[in-house]
Amino acid sequence: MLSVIDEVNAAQEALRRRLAGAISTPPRGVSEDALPSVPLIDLSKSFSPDLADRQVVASYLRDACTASGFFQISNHGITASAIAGVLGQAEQFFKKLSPSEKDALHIRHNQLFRGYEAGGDTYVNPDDHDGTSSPEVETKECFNCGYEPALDPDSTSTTSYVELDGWPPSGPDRCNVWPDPSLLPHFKAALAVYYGQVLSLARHLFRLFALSLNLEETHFDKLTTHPGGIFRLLHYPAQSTAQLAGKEKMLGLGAHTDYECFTLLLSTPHPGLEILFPPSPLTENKPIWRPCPVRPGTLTVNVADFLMRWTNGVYKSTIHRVVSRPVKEVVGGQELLRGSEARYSVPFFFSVNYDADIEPLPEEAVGPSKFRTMKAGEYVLERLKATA
Ligand SMILES: O=C(O)CCC(=O)C(=O)O
Ligand SMILES: [Fe+2]
Repeated sequence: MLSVIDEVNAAQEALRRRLAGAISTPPRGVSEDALPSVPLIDLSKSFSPDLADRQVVASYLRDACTASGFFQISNHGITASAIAGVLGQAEQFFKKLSPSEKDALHIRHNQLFRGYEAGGDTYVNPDDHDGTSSPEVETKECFNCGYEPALDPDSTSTTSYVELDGWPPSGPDRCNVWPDPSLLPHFKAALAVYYGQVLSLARHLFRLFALSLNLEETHFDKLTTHPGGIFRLLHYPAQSTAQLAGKEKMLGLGAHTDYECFTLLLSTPHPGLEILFPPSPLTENKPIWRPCPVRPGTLTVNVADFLMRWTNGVYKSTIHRVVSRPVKEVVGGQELLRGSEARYSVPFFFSVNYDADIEPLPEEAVGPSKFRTMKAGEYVLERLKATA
């Protein structure tokens, strides 16, 4: 039986194996359109009172999850004002706070990775910082917060939530931290509005996941009463052509898979996210990096490692990264290279209750399962520790 630490090492080994030989441009003669991409799923009918309608949407979700595990959703119910609010406050946070104001919120003051991280403080792919060579620093800076019952509009209990390590959130170094309201008076309220909406959407999606696995629609409900929900604001600063020159990887955020059940990602309409599609004859049997489409108004959803393990590998947790590339511009018939623009994104990493013993899914859903009963919190905590 693998321990959680063994699982973490195995995940890193799998990442290396899956990245080996990856290409970033299609082989000569292969058109971009022939390559796989990220499907768009209209969620409207998933809110229908008619089960047959909801099952149709669940079948699209199953197709996407058994392929790359990435899809985008429209008509998801998150309001335009919640989206504008959180993206606006993200920009304010990174632009307005001074380095010392950010540092006062640094994650080193917190046991559970809550607060601010500058580029280079953590490496999402530990191999990007193996200590042997001077690493290319991840340019991202971020602000992390986590679930708290006060952020959950559907919370039924204020006492049952426990943290990644199985203990209740008590003490300032185990709770969310917030910037001084005199600096950013609307920050916490804007995050709370978006958090509440994205949490409801995640629970709704979990019901579709259940249907898509031929389980009772409510199968996961009891496991998401006080769920893990880590929420990040990310800023990838604009990079000039001079800053990008000579960098091989142009790392915004290194190649990685997410750890929890699934991620709901909101971002500004700036490119940067790339997805590693598996090898195929079209790509000469090499994995290939493809840009995630920019579809304003949509959210991007991806299956993460815990759900992949739980579904016995039927649903795929796919490697992705963020790169800042120079932008090509044609001026007067001449191709010029400009630097990249700033990108802001807001991933929400959704998990089942961290304290629940998660048992294998029924064989009818995922076949004879290799999954061993474990707590999601233990698994995610070890994965996070490996990045610091
Ligand atoms: O910023 C993005 O677009 C992706 C972020 C991401 O993959 C992550 O935080 O895990
Ligand atoms: Fe990610």
